[in-house]
Formats: sequence, structure tokens, C-alpha cells
Amino acid sequence: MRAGTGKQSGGMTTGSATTQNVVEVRGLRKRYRDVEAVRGIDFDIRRGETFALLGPNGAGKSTTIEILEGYRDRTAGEVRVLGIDPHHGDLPWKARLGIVLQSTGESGTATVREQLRHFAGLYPNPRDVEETIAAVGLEQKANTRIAKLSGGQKRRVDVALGIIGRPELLFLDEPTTGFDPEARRQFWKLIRSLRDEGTSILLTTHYLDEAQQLADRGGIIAGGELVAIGAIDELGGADARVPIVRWLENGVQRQERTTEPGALVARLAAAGEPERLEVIRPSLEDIYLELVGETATIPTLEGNLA
Ligand SMILES: Nc1ncnc2c1ncn2[C@@H]1O[C@H](COP(=O)(O)OP(=O)(O)OP(=O)(O)O)[C@@H](O)[C@H]1O
Repeated sequence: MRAGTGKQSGGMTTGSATTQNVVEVRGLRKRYRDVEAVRGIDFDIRRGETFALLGPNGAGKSTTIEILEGYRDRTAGEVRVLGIDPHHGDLPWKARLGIVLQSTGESGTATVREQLRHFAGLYPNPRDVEETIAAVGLEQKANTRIAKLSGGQKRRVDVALGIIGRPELLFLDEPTTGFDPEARRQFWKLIRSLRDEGTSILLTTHYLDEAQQLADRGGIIAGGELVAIGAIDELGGADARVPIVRWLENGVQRQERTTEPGALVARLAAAGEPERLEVIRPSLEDIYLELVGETATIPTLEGNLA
């Protein structure tokens, strides 16, 4: 964990009534045979926030999420989700979660409306079926068999099924893969409205603009370790955000990182108009790539590269 990344500290609280954290993870480890997929991570998700778990392929995100959802056992560490150890999560606990898995499992002969009605019947306080269909923009497809939908439309059904039970905590594992740009923006609106209703959300995404648009806080996981955690606009710390001034001098590109780009530009301009002058503020994507670049591969227990 690098300096300024805001490592969580302290013990775990118990019982959802006593904590404002919907997720608490301490020292979480998961080993698959010779691969240590998750190597001792700590983080909390506060009630009502949207938290983005970011990281390259194979970083350990899905493993972590599946442990939180109660689908996968952990090797070590402590986990509480809505105050309960997922390993002991019962049906009433599961009904408080909404889960949108990474790959779409929905096909079959049921129509969109039939499938949603069926799932709504499984929850104690479901969302209205028609409202949910409208929320994911599938009004025109309500009577279409799910097997006949496009990939992006099936993904919307996944999201609809994830929210039909009015979850307190919604897991969204790469929810907008396969969405066209307009559908993605519609989806962002839906997520914001869920957040406004008080739903806590754990989002994984490879789209950093999506994380920036939706998340309050985020964590970057690489090689099974959390390399940064914090407010989404502060990930990586202040140093990573120092602007870069770039210009051309006698045909040679020069650049300088400075916290006072205005002063540098003024100095350069005093000697004549600088050629191809630009001031660049590192984006979340630049910062992310710098952070994961160092640890993007997972070492096996033998220390070899997987
Ligand atoms: N069931 C399994 N058995 C063995 N190894 C596994 C299993 N599931 C995942 N792994 C390994 O654990 C590591 C972490 O995988 P995981 O699926 O958690 O990554 P991820 O961050 O979700 O990746 P992606 O962005 O591609 O979904 C990878 O090296 C993967 O090969």
C-alpha cells in the first residue's frame, strides 16, 4: 500500500444496525491451487455510497466480489456484508442483495415481463415490474423472449433482475459491457437514481469514465493487492495529479510537472510564444495505468509469473 492511499484501519464492527458500513473486509486472502488471487486486502463500503473496484484482467476483482456475495469461500481474513459473514448468509440476507454477475445468464423462452414477474415474486418487497422494465429502457421489448434480445438488451435484463428485489446493496460486475454509448448513459442515469434512493453499490468496470461518473470512492486492485483506495477524484494521491506542461523548444519536445503551471507558462511566454504549448492534467485513466503498471501480473506462490 503506498503512502497517501488511505488504508483502512481498526477492527470490524458487527451487526448492520450498529455500522454505517455495508461491507467490511480485513486481510482477505484467496488462493486457488498455486495462484494467490487475493493477497490480503482491506476496504469498507459505506452505506449509500457507490464504490468502484477497478483493476486489470485477473487482478482479483471477481474473486473478491464472489466472496462478498457468498458464492466463494475465502482462504483467510474477515468479511462482513450487511453485518453478516457471507459464509453464513441465509435467505433473508440474500434477499437484501442485488447481484448482476459478469456474464449474462439470461436466455430461455420467458419474455422480459414474465421473467421479471417471476423474480419479483421471490422477494418480500419487490419493485414494480413495469417501472423496472421502464427504468432499464426495455418497454418496447417487454413481450419479447429473452433469447431473442441483443447482447446489450440481455444485459439490461440482468440489471433489471438485479434491482427487482429493491436491494440494500447492489453488486454490478462490469454492467455495461456491450452497451452502446446511449444505452450506457441511460444506465448511468438509472444507477444515479438508485443511489439517490439510498442503494449502496459495488461496481466493477473497465471503463474509467464510468467509474468517474458513478462512484463516490474507489479501490484499485492489481496482482491481488489493493494499490490505491479513496475518493474517486483523489485516487493515487495529490502527487499523481500534478499537471504536466509540455511545449516544443528548438524542435525538441520538453515537459515539466509543476503544481504552478500558470507560472511556468508565464515564464515560457516571457521569452516568446511557446510552440505547441499544452497543460495536461492526468486523467483517472493515466493515474490508473501508472498504478497498475507496476503490479499488473499475479505472481504464483513459487514466485513465478502466472
Ligand atoms: N476458479 C478458479 N480456479 C483457479 N484460478 C482462478 C479461478 N478463478 C479465478 N482464478 C485466477 O485468479 C486470478 C484472479 O481472477 P479474477 O477472476 O478474480 O480476476 P478479475 O480481476 O475479476 O479479472 P477480470 O477483469 O478479467 O474479470 C486470475 O489469475 C485467475 O486466473
